[in-house]
Amino acid sequence: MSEALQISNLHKRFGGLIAVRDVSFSLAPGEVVGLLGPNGSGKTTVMNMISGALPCDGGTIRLGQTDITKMKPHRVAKQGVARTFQLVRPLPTLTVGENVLLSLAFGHRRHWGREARELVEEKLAFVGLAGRGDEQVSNLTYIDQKRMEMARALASEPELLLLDEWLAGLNPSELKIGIDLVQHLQGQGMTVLLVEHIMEAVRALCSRCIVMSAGEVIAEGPSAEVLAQPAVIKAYLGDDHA
Ligand SMILES: Nc1ncnc2c1ncn2[C@@H]1O[C@H](COP(=O)(O)OP(=O)(O)OP(=O)(O)O)[C@@H](O)[C@H]1O
Repeated sequence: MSEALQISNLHKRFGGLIAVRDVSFSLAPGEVVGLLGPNGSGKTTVMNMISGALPCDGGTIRLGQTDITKMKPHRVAKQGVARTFQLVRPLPTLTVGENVLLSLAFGHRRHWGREARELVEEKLAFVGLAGRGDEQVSNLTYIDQKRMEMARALASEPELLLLDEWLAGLNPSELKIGIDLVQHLQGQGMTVLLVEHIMEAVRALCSRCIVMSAGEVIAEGPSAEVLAQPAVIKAYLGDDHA
C-alpha cells in the first residue's frame, strides 16, 4: 500500500536562515506520528509547507499518489488535508455551527442544505459540542474553542490531519479529554501528524516520532526509543542532560 504522506528532501529558507534542511519522512495510512523538536526547530514550517501555506524551496510532498508540492492551500485541502493552528482563530461574529459550516467549502466533497447542517452537527457531537451550534463563539471556554477548532478541521472530511500543538494550554483533565478525542480519531483510521511539546500526549498517542533540531531530522523511530536517545535529550534540554 502507498504511504498516506511522503515527504522527500524538503527545504525552506527565510533569507539567510535555513529553517528546514533536507527533511524526509513518511506516514502510513492510519498512523499517528509525532513531529517533535525544541522551539524554532522547523516543525511549523514543515506543517505550513504540507498544507500549502508556504512554498517549498526544494523537495517533494506526496499525498497518496498525488504530488501536492506546488499546490495552494485550498487545493491541498480539497485533496483531503486539514489542520488546526497553535492559536485558535475563530470568526467571532459567526456562531459555533457557522464556523464549522464554513470549512465544508474547503472539503473534497460538496454538501448543501440539510445534509451540510447534519454533517456540522455530527462533527460538533464528535468533539463534545452536541447541540451547541447556535452559541456565540465568544461564549466558548478554552477547551471548547479547541473542540470547535477540531470540528472545523474534521468537517472538511480529511484523510490527513495536521495537529499543530492542538493540546497546548489545556489543564490536566482537559488534556485527558483532548487525548481521548485524538485516540477516537485514531480508532477511526485517521492519519495524523502531531506537533506537540506535551510528552504525556506524545507517549499516549504516537507509536512513532520524528525529532527535528535546527531544521534537520535528528531522530526517527518508535516513540519510547526515540525519546530516550541522548541526541534527542540534548536537543531538548542541553548538553548537561544528555
Ligand atoms: N515567516 C518567517 N520568516 C522568517 N523566519 C521564520 C518564519 N517562520 C519561521 N521562521 C524561522 O524559522 C525557524 C523555524 O521556525 P518554526 O516556527 O518552523 O519552528 P517550530 O519548531 O515550529 O517552533 P515552535 O515549537 O516554537 O513553534 C525559526 O528560526 C523561525 O524564527
